[in-house]
Amino acid sequence: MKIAFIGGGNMAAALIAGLAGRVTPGANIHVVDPNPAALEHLQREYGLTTAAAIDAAVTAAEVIVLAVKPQNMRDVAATLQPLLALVGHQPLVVSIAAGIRARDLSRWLGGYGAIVRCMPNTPALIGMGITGMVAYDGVTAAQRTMADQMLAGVGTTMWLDDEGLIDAVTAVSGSGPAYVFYFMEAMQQAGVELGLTPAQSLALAQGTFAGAAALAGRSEEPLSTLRERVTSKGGTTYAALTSMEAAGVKDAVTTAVKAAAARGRELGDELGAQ
Ligand SMILES: NC(=O)C1=CN([C@@H]2O[C@H](COP(=O)(O)OP(=O)(O)OC[C@H]3O[C@@H](n4cnc5c(N)ncnc54)[C@H](O)[C@@H]3O)[C@@H](O)[C@H]2O)C=CC1
Ligand SMILES: O=C(O)[C@@H]1CCC=N1
Repeated sequence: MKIAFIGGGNMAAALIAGLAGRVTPGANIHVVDPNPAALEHLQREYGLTTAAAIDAAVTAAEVIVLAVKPQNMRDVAATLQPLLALVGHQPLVVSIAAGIRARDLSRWLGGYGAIVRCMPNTPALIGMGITGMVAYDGVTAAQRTMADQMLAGVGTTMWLDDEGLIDAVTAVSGSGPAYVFYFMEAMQQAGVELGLTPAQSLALAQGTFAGAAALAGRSEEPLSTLRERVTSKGGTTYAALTSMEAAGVKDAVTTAVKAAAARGRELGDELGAQ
């Protein structure tokens, strides 16, 4: 599979780390980014090809991943559109941008239909990402399989019928790793304030997230039951959870996740209106 990335920033680098040598050889990956610093590491690490601007190697690929900021998508599409119109085959365009709707991207690409909109996350870097995906009108069954193979190579895929739900995916799992790191940072800080070294406290916080997430993944029980099993009446967990409830932590988290989804919709409205 020949894959071209437009944008070689954080998320592209995470995807490439998971893809190179696993889904396709590094030499089959081409990355376009005007920032040489973004390309240098990728080139050295994976032996892929690079360019500072969109070139023929992009449209020669079977899959073109658009991995620029939402605000740059329209310009990128404007550059890509005449090149796509010239090639004989229809490469699959995969957008990972938050907010940008497939119909707007299709319009910017001159009515192009072979578009998969998806929302990956940075654990793709270690093959443990999770990606929500939706196929636009002109995607063939073979292209859908290809998109699935690509993203399944860096973790788990979840296809959705309703593109409107991608903002929810963005809010829960696209942005989600940041919430987890934020929570881990808070736990680490508390551990240090209680006398642990930063390294000890980080190892305990990280190990706890890894173990609890794996347990939740393997268990048939609801999360609330798993939580209750840790919580002895009148014990330490009870003290912590009572404090969290009093501080409104659960409400704050649900409100925050909904704010991320609202921002996704807002980006789609703002940028799609262009
Ligand atoms: N960072 C994350 O965890 C996730 C990001 N995304 C999406 O991925 C996209 C990229 O986000 P990040 O990687 O975090 O941003 P980033 O800022 O790290 O990377 C964007 C890259 O695009 C490059 N770029 C700008 N204009 C360009 C152009 N005309 N042609 C080629 N390259 C160009 C920049 O030089 C930069 O290296 C965004 O649309 C974001 O919504 C999606 C899921 C998760
Ligand atoms: O923060 C953002 O907008 C991107 C999309 C999901 C994760 N990072």
